[in-house]
Amino acid sequence: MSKPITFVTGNAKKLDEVISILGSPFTRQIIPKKVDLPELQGEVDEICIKKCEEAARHVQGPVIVEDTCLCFNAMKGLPGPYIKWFLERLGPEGLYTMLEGWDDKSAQAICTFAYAANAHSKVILFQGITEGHIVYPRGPRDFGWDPCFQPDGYDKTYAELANTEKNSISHRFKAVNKMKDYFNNDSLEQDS
Ligand SMILES: O=P(O)(O)OP(=O)(O)OP(=O)(O)OC[C@H]1O[C@@H](n2cnc3c(O)ncnc32)[C@H](O)[C@@H]1O
Ligand SMILES: [Mg+2]
Repeated sequence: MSKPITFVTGNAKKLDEVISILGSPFTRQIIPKKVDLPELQGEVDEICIKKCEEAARHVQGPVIVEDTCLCFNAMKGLPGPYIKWFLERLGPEGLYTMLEGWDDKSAQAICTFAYAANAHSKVILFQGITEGHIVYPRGPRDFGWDPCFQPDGYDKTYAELANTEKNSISHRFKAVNKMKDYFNNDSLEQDS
């Protein structure tokens, strides 16, 4: 029987979505652990790898972490991994206002999971991207920048979509599915 995997995150909404996207059956038991890990600056992959290494040191066993970016194409990918701080200071309205000077309102929501079997093993990444546009905020305010992100092909923001609908097209859904495939197919000879 494989060891359970600890999902280290300080964000309860992320955890809810991951649990509902994973559904059952999943080959590994997931144990949530609430730690707000320090996040180094850098490119997305690098941030995730460091965050995962830090989590693995904390937990001393198999861990996953996740990092979410919101990248404005007009700004060549910024705020990207720094979206949390922009959102905290400016709110969803402020994110919309940031793009006032640009015609291009397109954006990418990027979710990257990082998995390490233990503190010494190589970190493996799983990434999902959903394309969309930054719009004036609409819908409930319960999760981050959801009110100002409208996925392409929809006339609703993430916040206006039913949870099940967001979870069937989101950046997180795509990344979780890649991770699921890995654990279902490729990880047989991994940590057990
Ligand atoms: O402990 P961790 O897992 O790092 O949780 P966090 O809240 O710090 O999350 P991030 O570092 O990944 O920062 C991403 C920011 O984007 C927000 N966010 C993440 N996923 C989102 C989603 O699907 N929809 C809207 N906002 C989201 C989140 O609340 C943060 O403000
Ligand atoms: Mg964080």
